[in-house]
Amino acid sequence: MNPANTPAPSIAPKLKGLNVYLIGMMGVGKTTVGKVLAQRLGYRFTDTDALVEKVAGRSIPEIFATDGEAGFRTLESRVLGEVTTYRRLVVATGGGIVVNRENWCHLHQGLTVWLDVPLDVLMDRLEAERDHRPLLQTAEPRTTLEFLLHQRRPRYAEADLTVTLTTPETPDQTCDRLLALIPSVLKETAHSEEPDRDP
Ligand SMILES: Nc1ncnc2c1ncn2[C@@H]1O[C@H](COP(=O)(O)OP(=O)(O)O)[C@@H](O)[C@H]1O
Ligand SMILES: O=C(O)C1=C[C@@H](OP(=O)(O)O)[C@@H](O)[C@H](O)C1
Ligand SMILES: [Mg+2]
Repeated sequence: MNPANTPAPSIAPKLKGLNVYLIGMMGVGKTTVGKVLAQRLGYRFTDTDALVEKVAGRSIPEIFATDGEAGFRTLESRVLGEVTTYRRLVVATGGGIVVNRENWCHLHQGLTVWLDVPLDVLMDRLEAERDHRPLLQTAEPRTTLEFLLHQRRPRYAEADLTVTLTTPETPDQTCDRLLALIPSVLKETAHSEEPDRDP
Protein backbone atom coordinates (compact mmCIF):
# COMPACT_ATOMS: atom_id res chain seq x y z
CA MET A 1 0.00 0.00 0.00
CA ASN A 2 1.22 3.49 -0.80
CA PRO A 3 1.91 5.92 2.00
CA ALA A 4 -0.42 8.92 1.80
CA ASN A 5 0.24 11.43 -0.98
CA THR A 6 2.74 9.30 -2.85
CA PRO A 7 2.18 8.65 -6.56
CA ALA A 8 1.03 5.25 -7.74
CA PRO A 9 3.28 4.73 -10.78
CA SER A 10 2.65 1.00 -11.00
CA ILE A 11 -1.12 1.39 -11.37
CA ALA A 12 -1.31 4.13 -14.01
CA PRO A 13 0.25 2.04 -16.85
CA LYS A 14 -2.18 -0.77 -16.11
CA LEU A 15 -5.04 1.60 -16.87
CA LYS A 16 -3.61 2.16 -20.37
CA GLY A 17 -5.10 5.63 -20.58
CA LEU A 18 -8.60 4.62 -19.42
CA ASN A 19 -10.53 7.35 -17.69
CA VAL A 20 -11.69 6.70 -14.13
CA TYR A 21 -15.28 7.77 -13.38
CA LEU A 22 -16.26 8.24 -9.74
CA ILE A 23 -19.96 7.71 -9.13
CA GLY A 24 -22.09 7.75 -5.98
CA MET A 25 -24.46 9.87 -3.93
CA MET A 26 -24.03 13.55 -3.15
CA GLY A 27 -21.43 13.91 -0.43
CA VAL A 28 -19.62 10.58 -0.86
CA GLY A 29 -16.49 12.51 -1.79
CA LYS A 30 -16.29 12.14 -5.58
CA THR A 31 -14.89 15.64 -6.03
CA THR A 32 -12.58 15.47 -3.00
CA VAL A 33 -11.26 11.94 -3.55
CA GLY A 34 -11.11 12.48 -7.32
CA LYS A 35 -8.59 15.30 -6.99
CA VAL A 36 -6.33 13.18 -4.79
CA LEU A 37 -6.69 10.15 -7.05
CA ALA A 38 -5.74 12.15 -10.14
CA GLN A 39 -2.61 13.38 -8.39
CA ARG A 40 -1.67 9.89 -7.31
CA LEU A 41 -2.16 8.46 -10.82
CA GLY A 42 -0.52 11.34 -12.65
CA TYR A 43 -3.90 11.89 -14.36
CA ARG A 44 -5.78 15.14 -14.94
CA PHE A 45 -8.90 15.81 -12.89
CA THR A 46 -12.25 17.06 -14.08
CA ASP A 47 -15.71 17.36 -12.54
CA THR A 48 -18.87 17.18 -14.64
CA ASP A 49 -20.62 19.62 -12.28
CA ALA A 50 -17.89 22.22 -12.82
CA LEU A 51 -18.05 21.67 -16.58
CA VAL A 52 -21.82 22.09 -16.60
CA GLU A 53 -21.44 25.37 -14.72
CA LYS A 54 -18.80 26.51 -17.18
CA VAL A 55 -20.88 25.62 -20.25
CA ALA A 56 -24.01 27.24 -18.79
CA GLY A 57 -22.23 30.24 -17.30
CA ARG A 58 -24.41 29.71 -14.21
CA SER A 59 -24.19 27.85 -10.92
CA ILE A 60 -25.96 24.51 -10.48
CA PRO A 61 -28.65 26.00 -8.18
CA GLU A 62 -29.27 28.69 -10.82
CA ILE A 63 -29.58 26.08 -13.58
CA PHE A 64 -32.08 24.08 -11.51
CA ALA A 65 -34.02 27.27 -10.74
CA THR A 66 -34.32 28.38 -14.35
CA ASP A 67 -34.23 25.16 -16.42
CA GLY A 68 -35.28 22.58 -13.84
CA GLU A 69 -33.61 19.23 -13.24
CA ALA A 70 -34.32 18.22 -16.85
CA GLY A 71 -32.30 21.17 -18.15
CA PHE A 72 -29.43 20.29 -15.85
CA ARG A 73 -29.48 16.60 -16.93
CA THR A 74 -29.31 17.58 -20.61
CA LEU A 75 -26.19 19.65 -19.98
CA GLU A 76 -24.71 16.93 -17.77
CA SER A 77 -25.08 14.31 -20.52
CA ARG A 78 -23.56 16.67 -23.04
CA VAL A 79 -20.45 17.39 -20.98
CA LEU A 80 -20.05 13.69 -20.15
CA GLY A 81 -20.05 12.93 -23.88
CA GLU A 82 -17.32 15.52 -24.40
CA VAL A 83 -15.25 14.29 -21.47
CA THR A 84 -15.13 10.75 -22.86
CA THR A 85 -13.21 11.97 -25.90
CA TYR A 86 -10.20 12.60 -23.63
CA ARG A 87 -7.90 10.11 -21.97
CA ARG A 88 -6.11 9.83 -18.63
CA LEU A 89 -8.77 11.69 -16.70
CA VAL A 90 -10.20 11.14 -13.26
CA VAL A 91 -13.80 12.34 -13.60
CA ALA A 92 -15.90 13.26 -10.58
CA THR A 93 -19.50 12.97 -11.74
CA GLY A 94 -22.67 14.41 -10.24
CA GLY A 95 -24.62 11.97 -8.07
CA GLY A 96 -27.51 11.65 -10.53
CA ILE A 97 -25.50 10.93 -13.68
CA VAL A 98 -26.23 7.20 -13.38
CA VAL A 99 -29.98 7.65 -13.81
CA ASN A 100 -29.93 8.39 -17.55
CA ARG A 101 -29.30 5.02 -19.23
CA GLU A 102 -27.61 6.69 -22.20
CA ASN A 103 -24.90 8.09 -19.93
CA TRP A 104 -23.73 4.51 -19.35
CA CYS A 105 -22.57 4.26 -22.98
CA HIS A 106 -19.97 6.83 -21.94
CA LEU A 107 -19.28 5.63 -18.41
CA HIS A 108 -18.65 2.06 -19.59
CA GLN A 109 -15.83 3.29 -21.82
CA GLY A 110 -13.78 3.87 -18.68
CA LEU A 111 -13.35 2.36 -15.25
CA THR A 112 -16.33 3.14 -13.02
CA VAL A 113 -15.92 3.33 -9.25
CA TRP A 114 -18.80 3.61 -6.80
CA LEU A 115 -17.94 5.37 -3.58
CA ASP A 116 -20.46 4.06 -1.08
CA VAL A 117 -20.75 5.97 2.19
CA PRO A 118 -23.38 5.43 4.94
CA LEU A 119 -26.34 7.80 4.91
CA ASP A 120 -25.60 9.20 8.38
CA VAL A 121 -22.13 10.23 7.29
CA LEU A 122 -23.54 11.82 4.14
CA MET A 123 -26.06 13.83 6.14
CA ASP A 124 -23.32 15.12 8.45
CA ARG A 125 -21.12 16.08 5.54
CA LEU A 126 -23.89 17.76 3.57
CA GLU A 127 -25.40 19.71 6.45
CA ALA A 128 -23.31 22.78 5.70
CA GLU A 129 -23.44 22.31 1.92
CA ARG A 130 -27.14 21.82 1.23
CA ASP A 131 -27.39 25.23 -0.47
CA HIS A 132 -25.24 23.86 -3.29
CA ARG A 133 -27.44 20.78 -3.78
CA PRO A 134 -30.85 21.84 -5.14
CA LEU A 135 -32.31 18.36 -4.77
CA LEU A 136 -31.83 18.60 -0.99
CA GLN A 137 -33.88 21.80 -0.65
CA THR A 138 -36.77 19.88 0.87
CA ALA A 139 -38.48 19.86 4.25
CA GLU A 140 -36.98 16.43 5.02
CA PRO A 141 -33.54 16.29 3.37
CA ARG A 142 -32.65 13.00 5.04
CA THR A 143 -35.79 11.33 3.68
CA THR A 144 -35.02 12.76 0.26
CA LEU A 145 -31.46 11.49 0.33
CA GLU A 146 -32.68 8.07 1.48
CA PHE A 147 -35.24 7.94 -1.33
CA LEU A 148 -32.70 8.94 -3.97
CA LEU A 149 -30.23 6.35 -2.69
CA HIS A 150 -32.91 3.66 -2.80
CA GLN A 151 -33.72 4.60 -6.41
CA ARG A 152 -30.13 4.85 -7.55
CA ARG A 153 -28.45 2.02 -5.66
CA PRO A 154 -29.02 -0.54 -8.47
CA ARG A 155 -27.40 1.88 -10.94
CA TYR A 156 -24.39 2.59 -8.71
CA ALA A 157 -24.00 -1.17 -8.26
CA GLU A 158 -23.23 -1.42 -11.99
CA ALA A 159 -19.79 0.10 -11.33
CA ASP A 160 -16.69 -1.95 -12.07
CA LEU A 161 -15.48 -1.35 -8.52
CA THR A 162 -17.09 -0.45 -5.23
CA VAL A 163 -15.23 1.24 -2.39
CA THR A 164 -17.33 1.20 0.77
CA LEU A 165 -16.54 3.49 3.67
CA THR A 166 -16.90 1.56 6.90
CA THR A 167 -14.83 3.62 9.33
CA PRO A 168 -13.86 7.29 9.06
CA GLU A 169 -10.95 7.71 6.69
CA THR A 170 -9.18 10.48 4.82
CA PRO A 171 -9.48 10.90 1.04
CA ASP A 172 -5.90 9.59 0.83
CA GLN A 173 -6.83 6.42 2.67
CA THR A 174 -9.81 5.93 0.36
CA CYS A 175 -7.40 6.32 -2.57
CA ASP A 176 -5.08 3.72 -1.08
CA ARG A 177 -7.89 1.19 -0.99
CA LEU A 178 -9.10 2.10 -4.46
CA LEU A 179 -5.64 1.88 -6.01
CA ALA A 180 -5.15 -1.53 -4.42
CA LEU A 181 -8.41 -2.78 -6.01
CA ILE A 182 -7.85 -1.49 -9.54
CA PRO A 183 -5.59 -4.32 -10.82
CA SER A 184 -8.24 -6.88 -9.90
CA VAL A 185 -10.64 -5.56 -12.56
CA LEU A 186 -8.22 -4.81 -15.39
CA LYS A 187 -7.64 -7.36 -18.12
CA GLU A 188 -4.06 -7.50 -19.41
CA THR A 189 -5.24 -7.31 -23.03
CA ALA A 190 -7.93 -4.64 -22.64
CA HIS A 191 -7.63 -1.28 -24.40
CA SER A 192 -4.40 -0.78 -26.32
CA GLU A 193 -2.20 2.21 -25.51
CA GLU A 194 -2.79 5.28 -27.69
CA PRO A 195 -1.09 8.67 -27.62
CA ASP A 196 -2.69 11.53 -25.68
CA ARG A 197 -4.69 14.23 -27.43
CA ASP A 198 -4.71 17.83 -26.21
CA PRO A 199 -8.08 19.14 -24.97
N1 LIG B 1 -12.99 11.19 3.39
C1 LIG B 1 -13.64 12.27 3.83
N2 LIG B 1 -13.70 12.52 5.14
C2 LIG B 1 -14.37 13.59 5.61
N3 LIG B 1 -15.00 14.49 4.83
C3 LIG B 1 -14.98 14.30 3.51
C4 LIG B 1 -14.30 13.18 2.94
N4 LIG B 1 -14.47 13.23 1.60
C5 LIG B 1 -15.22 14.35 1.39
N5 LIG B 1 -15.50 14.98 2.51
C6 LIG B 1 -16.29 16.23 2.67
O1 LIG B 1 -17.63 15.92 2.32
C7 LIG B 1 -18.18 17.01 1.59
C8 LIG B 1 -18.69 16.51 0.26
O2 LIG B 1 -17.56 16.08 -0.50
P1 LIG B 1 -17.56 16.16 -2.09
O3 LIG B 1 -16.21 15.73 -2.54
O4 LIG B 1 -18.06 17.47 -2.56
O5 LIG B 1 -18.63 15.03 -2.44
P2 LIG B 1 -19.38 14.75 -3.81
O6 LIG B 1 -18.58 15.35 -4.93
O7 LIG B 1 -19.45 13.25 -3.90
O8 LIG B 1 -20.73 15.36 -3.65
C9 LIG B 1 -17.08 18.07 1.49
O9 LIG B 1 -17.25 19.00 2.54
C10 LIG B 1 -15.81 17.30 1.71
O10 LIG B 1 -14.79 18.09 2.29
O1 LIG C 1 -27.29 13.72 -6.91
C1 LIG C 1 -27.64 14.58 -7.75
O2 LIG C 1 -28.62 14.41 -8.51
C2 LIG C 1 -26.81 15.81 -7.90
C3 LIG C 1 -25.55 15.83 -7.36
C4 LIG C 1 -24.68 17.01 -7.44
O3 LIG C 1 -23.31 16.64 -7.53
P1 LIG C 1 -22.51 15.93 -6.30
O4 LIG C 1 -22.88 14.47 -6.32
O5 LIG C 1 -21.08 16.17 -6.61
O6 LIG C 1 -22.96 16.59 -5.06
C5 LIG C 1 -25.06 17.86 -8.66
O7 LIG C 1 -24.74 17.16 -9.85
C6 LIG C 1 -26.51 18.19 -8.66
O8 LIG C 1 -26.79 18.98 -7.52
C7 LIG C 1 -27.41 16.94 -8.67
MG1 LIG D 1 -19.01 16.71 -6.48
